[in-house]
Amino acid sequence: MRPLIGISCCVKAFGAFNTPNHAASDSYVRVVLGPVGGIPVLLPAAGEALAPEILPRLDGLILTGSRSNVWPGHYDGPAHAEGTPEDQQRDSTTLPLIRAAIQMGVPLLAICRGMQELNVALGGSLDQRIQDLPGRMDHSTPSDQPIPAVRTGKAHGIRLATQGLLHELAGETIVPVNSLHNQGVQKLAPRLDAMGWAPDGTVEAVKVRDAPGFAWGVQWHPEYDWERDAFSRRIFEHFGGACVAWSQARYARHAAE
Ligand SMILES: N[C@@H](CCC(=O)NCCCC(=O)O)C(=O)O
Repeated sequence: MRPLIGISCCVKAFGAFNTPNHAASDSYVRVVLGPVGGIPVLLPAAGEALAPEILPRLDGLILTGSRSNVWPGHYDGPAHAEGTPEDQQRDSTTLPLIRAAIQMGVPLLAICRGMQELNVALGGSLDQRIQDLPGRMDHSTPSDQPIPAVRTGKAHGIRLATQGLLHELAGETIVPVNSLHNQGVQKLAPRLDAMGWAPDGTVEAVKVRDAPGFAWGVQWHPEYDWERDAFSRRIFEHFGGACVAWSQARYARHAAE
């Protein structure tokens, strides 16, 4: 049986009546069916009650990217600039979900907004517009390039910590990645260790120190180019292996009951 992989949804208004929907990009469904080797399960932004009910039935969790941003009230940050997209229904679902998954040991891969949620859920904070900070790069989606090219293109290199599995998966210390974000880690949560940095010092990869299971976050989007990029594919394959191991242990626990 393939492992069941929860995929976080955003709340977005669209359709004939422009009413709220719970949605996730097809990129996450495809990567779970592909190199992760699992069965995707879309998780609605149903609030904190979701975690205790769904996590015992999942073998892994992907926190997805999104144009929306974590509400600053969750990290005592300043209010967003007018017009900055937020999704508080998603925040109220993912932040407790992340904490519960880490406590249980459910494998977790947090991507872009998901990595920002991981940092906030564990007590960190965010810079809201990195490009406005002195000495920092513009990590956001270039407006003069077609989105597909931005998603599958490489925007900058990141330097990986030479000790650790992410460096092993990359096979080198500097790897090129795409970049589609305005926000980033300001204060790293106490339980997170940085595993990779952009040239301007922006944290690009983290892991949860002493987590019982796989618990990584990446600021870039490996789900867009895993079919071309071996490093991206290996991240998902490794995450999938952790989910298979969790699934086998979960079934063994049920069998022993
Ligand atoms: N909104 C946050 C997180 C950025 C993010 O997840 N980007 C993915 C956008 C989806 C896409 O266009 O592919 C930030 O701006 O930092």
